[in-house]
Amino acid sequence: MAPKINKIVNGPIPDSFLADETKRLDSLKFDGQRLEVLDQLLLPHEFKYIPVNDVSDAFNVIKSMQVRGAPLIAVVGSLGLLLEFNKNSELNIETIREKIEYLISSRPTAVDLRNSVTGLIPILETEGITDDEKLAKCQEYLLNVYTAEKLQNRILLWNAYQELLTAFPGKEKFTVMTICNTGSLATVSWGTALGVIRALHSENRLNLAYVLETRPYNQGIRLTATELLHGQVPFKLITDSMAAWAMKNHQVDCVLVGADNVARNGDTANKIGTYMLAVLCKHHNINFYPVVPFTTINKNISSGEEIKIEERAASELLRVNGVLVGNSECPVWNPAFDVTPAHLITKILTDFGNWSPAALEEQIPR
Ligand SMILES: CSC[C@@H](O)[C@@H](O)C(=O)COP(=O)(O)O
Repeated sequence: MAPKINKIVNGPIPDSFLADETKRLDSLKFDGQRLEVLDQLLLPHEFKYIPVNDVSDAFNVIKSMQVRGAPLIAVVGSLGLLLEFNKNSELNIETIREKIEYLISSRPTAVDLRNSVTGLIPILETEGITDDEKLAKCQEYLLNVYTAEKLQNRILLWNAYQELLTAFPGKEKFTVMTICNTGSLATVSWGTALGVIRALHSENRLNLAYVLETRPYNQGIRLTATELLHGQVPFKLITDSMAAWAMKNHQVDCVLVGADNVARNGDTANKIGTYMLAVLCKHHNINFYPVVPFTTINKNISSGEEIKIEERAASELLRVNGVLVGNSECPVWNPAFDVTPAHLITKILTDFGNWSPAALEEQIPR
């Protein structure tokens, strides 16, 4: 992946913007030597951090969805690989390549992990330096995946916030809708779409957020609601099937969503149900914004047709918190993501500016 291209809209960002981090839940703890991640499968009933010591642990917590959310998956995968350097004396150029492929196979749709760990390949292929020098550069790179995420996130949220102020001149307070969890539990910072909602709230510009429960994995009710309660942000939880009715009966100004994979033409994969929201926005004339860090852009694909959609186990749909709610014999289709076509998107809000899908492509380095 080419280097990041920051573009700060209406900068500089004031120090006061999202300065108070006390009301944020931490998705992980990392002191440079030890990594612990919050087991999100236990939320909201139990807050338990579990250790991740190497690539195998990172793969397992990602695959099982103990950690999830595209940017967080990328950081945990990268730090898992970084920690492998401390304990695995067999690590060499070839085994690193294998571990990259292994990590990528943990969840196929979210591209952040692929973008992050494949950034090691140009280092591994650098000519004129020793293998030891390559390994040292790899470690530096992997640590930077973690530190860069925090910095980029602040720019992303500022840009998105500025776009809302511009798109709705004179509006004092916003009513918004969101799906899945795109907050601090999906990143190592404030989040993407939910981060914007946090920014609106901290600037005293949020009226209310409608939060979709997000079946079948319930990231809305389990994670987003937990984050918003913790941060004392005004919201109402609704089932996914209430979205159209909420749009019709309440003044929803815009829908803010995250993304797991954005093609060059702006087609955007995100949690299943996102496409439905975009179609509903079109019908109700509501602005629809994916909030997208540079790490979620897939420069290698020209349209959403090329995005592989993860299909998950039938049991995730048939069971709620382990309890069987349907007949276990039910035939099930359980795609975890869908793709919103670019023409339904008002603008894609990024840490390199805010772009109509048509304008996005020119901004993405080849
Ligand atoms: C900042 S998170 C963006 C996306 O990763 C998020 O919207 C999402 O779809 C998460 O899905 P999940 O299956 O919980 O990993």
